[in-house]
Amino acid sequence: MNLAPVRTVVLDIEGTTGSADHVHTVLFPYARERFAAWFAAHRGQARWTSVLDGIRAATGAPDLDESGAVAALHAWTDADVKAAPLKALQGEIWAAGYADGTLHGHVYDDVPAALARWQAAGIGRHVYSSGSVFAQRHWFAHSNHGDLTGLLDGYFDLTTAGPKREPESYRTISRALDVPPGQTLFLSDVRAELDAAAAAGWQTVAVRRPDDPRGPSVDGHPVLADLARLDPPPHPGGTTPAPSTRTP
Ligand SMILES: CSCCC(=O)C(=O)COP(=O)(O)O
Ligand SMILES: [Mg+2]
Repeated sequence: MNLAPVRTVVLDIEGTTGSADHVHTVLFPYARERFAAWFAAHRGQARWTSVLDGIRAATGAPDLDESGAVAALHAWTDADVKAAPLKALQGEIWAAGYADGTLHGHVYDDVPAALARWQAAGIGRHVYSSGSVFAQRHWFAHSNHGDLTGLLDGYFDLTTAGPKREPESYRTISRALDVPPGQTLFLSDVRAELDAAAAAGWQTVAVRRPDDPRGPSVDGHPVLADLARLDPPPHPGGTTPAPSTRTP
């Protein structure tokens, strides 16, 4: 694999750093079962109104009531729609599960060491997922490998960057990081995301885990089965994370 010097790596979560199966069989059902209870518990509060307004805007149904909102959340979950109001509420509900020890974030065994190697080499490490930034932080803070947030410089999601299959989202991240596109390496399991990043001028490596039913090849991108031997050449200028993306 022939990579040009890299200032920062940007990692997808589901299917790349963590198990897609865990997201779909543990996290998604956990939130799905609790949407109705969340609305009941927050009725009359400002957060209830803002969540309902977000769902009304995303569905184009200004008169949607609470039960209609729950139905929309269920439908989005079942179809794996990357809708920002769903992602925000999932993150909030998962946080309670992390806090009481019911949930953890699944991170593949090779990931913590890879992040530590890149950190030691002066390469930045950012996350870009459809999951909310709040959810991403909790995932890494409560991972099966312990709190990994110290290995990460920042996070991007649908609200701060945009949809993951749009080149403009990657341009937005490049501006926020103040890192030239060609000095940024994106890792993902989804070809459409890698294509969008490449269209924005980023370097790309596909990650296809051995248990991935889609198999080990991704047209147009080099592919790895894990991050164990991924050591991009560090750019001599290094990287300084932009303040807005730093882990608090
Ligand atoms: C901790 S974020 C949970 C993952 C998630 O909700 C999701 O939709 C996965 O999106 P990704 O962009 O990481 O594939
Ligand atoms: Mg993914």
